[in-house]
Amino acid sequence: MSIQYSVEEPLSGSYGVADSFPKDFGYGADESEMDETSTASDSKPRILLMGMRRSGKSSIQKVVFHKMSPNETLFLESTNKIYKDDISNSSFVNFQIWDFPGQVDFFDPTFDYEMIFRGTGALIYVIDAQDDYMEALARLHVTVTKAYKANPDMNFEVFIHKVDGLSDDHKIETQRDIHQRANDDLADVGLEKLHLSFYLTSIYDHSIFEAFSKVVQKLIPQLPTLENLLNIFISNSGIEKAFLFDVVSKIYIATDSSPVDMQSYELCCDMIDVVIDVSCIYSLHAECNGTAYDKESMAIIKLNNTTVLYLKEVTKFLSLVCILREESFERKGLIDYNFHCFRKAIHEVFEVGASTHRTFSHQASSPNLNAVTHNGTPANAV
Ligand SMILES: Nc1nc2c(ncn2[C@@H]2O[C@H](COP(=O)(O)OP(=O)(O)OP(=O)(O)O)[C@@H](O)[C@H]2O)c(=O)[nH]1
Repeated sequence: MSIQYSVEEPLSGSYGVADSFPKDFGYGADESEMDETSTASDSKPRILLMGMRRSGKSSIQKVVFHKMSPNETLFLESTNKIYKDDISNSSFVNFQIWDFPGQVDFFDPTFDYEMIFRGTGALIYVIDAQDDYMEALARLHVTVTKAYKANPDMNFEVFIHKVDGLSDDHKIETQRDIHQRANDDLADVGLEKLHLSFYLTSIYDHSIFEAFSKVVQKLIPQLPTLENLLNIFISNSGIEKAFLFDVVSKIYIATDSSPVDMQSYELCCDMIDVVIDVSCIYSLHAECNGTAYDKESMAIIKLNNTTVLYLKEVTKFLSLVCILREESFERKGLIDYNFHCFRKAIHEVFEVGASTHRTFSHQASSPNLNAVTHNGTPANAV
């Protein structure tokens, strides 16, 4: 089968990751602005998915952004030209995801890789951990060295994928081996500065969502501000952990600074699924297109181990999911008041972002978060 490297639409301009925050963080009024011309959508920063044939690139994209069930990916056809997926109309993640067909031939004259790499925020290289990965490593080396020359600012992410088939020991050993070989190859050509990040991933569990979350977080200029706001919110509300989720993809775009444990993340992901599914079933609209999540979306789930999960809408695409103890939930009024301040602050963050994004300003904004502390006194925030 022939591989075609030309993309369907013309590309223009050069880009910075500051473009990555969403223009539309609210409802209604900005709706029309979102449907920009295709040229404008091309100017969105890109995340590239590259790797050998059958390594799992299309499956990752379909599972994370299109809610395909992992088993259905068994029937995916091989990609034979670059597939550009603009997910920004349904998601906070205002990027284009480009899925490449198998390994890229850098000598193909129809493939203008320099131009493609120049507008890229992150390159994800997928390695099939269940297969012999020597050739994949050689291709990884060629790909990242070419990409680094064209755009040294991009992030290089390596997904050691399909690890569901490996034992825990084997996973660690594979990661160590791939890490060592890839970095040795770079050191041999004097590219020690090129930093590769490694993730163990599988579409059969939440690891792929976690890894994608980290990739996306690195591209959000407002991340430190969001983390700061979350820290203030949870410490003043008696909450143990809070995630700011992109609802459609279940990527968390920020969390407070306490360590993330996989189980908590999975619980919160499951909660989003439950909320969307139940909303779809009981939605007043016949079709559930985009109506399952709105300003009214809110859910409380009490687990039988005195833990409470609390979900609330923040923006059109984002929701806050908190984990807290039942005792803390008794002060729901306080939590709700603090949430109100938090939500307002988040809107301010993105309003500032939207008004400055043309100037590529990376400075974190300082919104007011007049949260109330646990005992009811106002806390000076940020
Ligand atoms: N066990 C396992 N299989 C996976 C995983 N991800 C993808 N696969 C399988 O890998 C096969 C290839 O997946 P694709 O997504 O088509 O691979 P691709 O890299 O897009 O392939 P090309 O389009 O040919 O470049 C499919 O049968 C998937 O079901 C995973 O995490 N674990």
